[in-house]
Amino acid sequence: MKYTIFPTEVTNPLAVWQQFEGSERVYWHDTQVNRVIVAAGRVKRITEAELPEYPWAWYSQSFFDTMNDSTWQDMGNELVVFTYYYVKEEGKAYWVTADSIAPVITETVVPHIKHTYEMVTTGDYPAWERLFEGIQKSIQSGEVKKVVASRKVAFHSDRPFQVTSIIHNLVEQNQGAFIFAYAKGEAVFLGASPEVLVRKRGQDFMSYALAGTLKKDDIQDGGERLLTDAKNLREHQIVIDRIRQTMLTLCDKVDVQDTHIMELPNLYHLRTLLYGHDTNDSILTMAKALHPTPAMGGEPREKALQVLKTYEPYERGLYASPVGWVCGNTPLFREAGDGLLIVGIRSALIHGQDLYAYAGCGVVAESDCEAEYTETATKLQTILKAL
Ligand SMILES: C=C(O[C@@H]1C=C(C(=O)O)C=C[C@H]1O)C(=O)O
Repeated sequence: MKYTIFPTEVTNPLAVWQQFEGSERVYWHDTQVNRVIVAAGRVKRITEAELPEYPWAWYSQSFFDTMNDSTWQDMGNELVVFTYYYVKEEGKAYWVTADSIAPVITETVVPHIKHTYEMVTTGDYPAWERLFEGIQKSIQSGEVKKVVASRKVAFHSDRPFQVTSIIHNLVEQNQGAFIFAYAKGEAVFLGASPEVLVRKRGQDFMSYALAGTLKKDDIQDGGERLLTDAKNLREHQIVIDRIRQTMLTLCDKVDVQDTHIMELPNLYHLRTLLYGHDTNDSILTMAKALHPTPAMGGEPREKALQVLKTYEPYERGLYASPVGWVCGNTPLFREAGDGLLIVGIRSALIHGQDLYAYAGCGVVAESDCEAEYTETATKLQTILKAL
């Protein structure tokens, strides 16, 4: 397929997103490098072999192999290519499009809405206790060391949630995170994730071990306490070890960097970057090997997933799953096969006036049920503050 590059004066990516209302589309803002991609107009689902014929493909993969909940609208488990890609980086904007002319965008003022909504989930804490106890039982029996428990909390607004306004707030409020929104049919899955599952540049892979959390409070120590907290360090080490071992199945050598604090607006995480060199495998092969890491699923993986299937009372869909871009023939920016996949956390699924927000946390033997519940409430703030 032939794509043409047109420089454009359009400066507001949200105006692009807004104008393609009703179309299958993606909004992506990597605030670490300040690169925005807005894609719209599905061409088709492609295979990896077809990648060089397209500039970028959007990849998403459901958390579990199967997805039965229809609210997810067949989202995920495919590489999708689009007709229009609007790209903005280093102050320059371009269209990369399969059309012979660039779309005309009206740069209207992006609505800034304060939603009025109520929480409609009931019986949430007792359900959390059952999940927590189920996990603790599996830990005590020696089946698992760690399981990432999560909650799905439903909210209803007095009018449809205004996605453009929410994305705008997510970008403003989450410097350092990856802001994403994927609209298909009546559904929009969006969030501000701080976590890279895998990045590929040339033949180099990078992954984040991100686990261990501290809510910001009055003690101004930049989260340094986390670096000496035994429970959080143990949770974190489980993630490092598993990512390292998985990367070693595809890479000759894996370099584990020092653990440091990642600061987010309302909390701190322990983060360790892992690098590997691999001449043969694609980013999707690496992503499939890594997902879900013990930061999203648990350890050992299959047993932890079984525990989640037994005790977690809802379908995860794309929550905590790989989402992101794989580059095809994009001479302007990157090598074919490069890409960046994050995990879809600090996220929500929106259907008109209904919003389902997701948040999870790692549970190990030393975990306290109420403290972990509070941690999920802190993580839910990423979405709630943007409403
Ligand atoms: C699962 C989530 O977060 C993950 C769990 C963390 C933890 O248990 O400390 C930290 C970061 C994430 O890897 C979530 O936000 O939903």
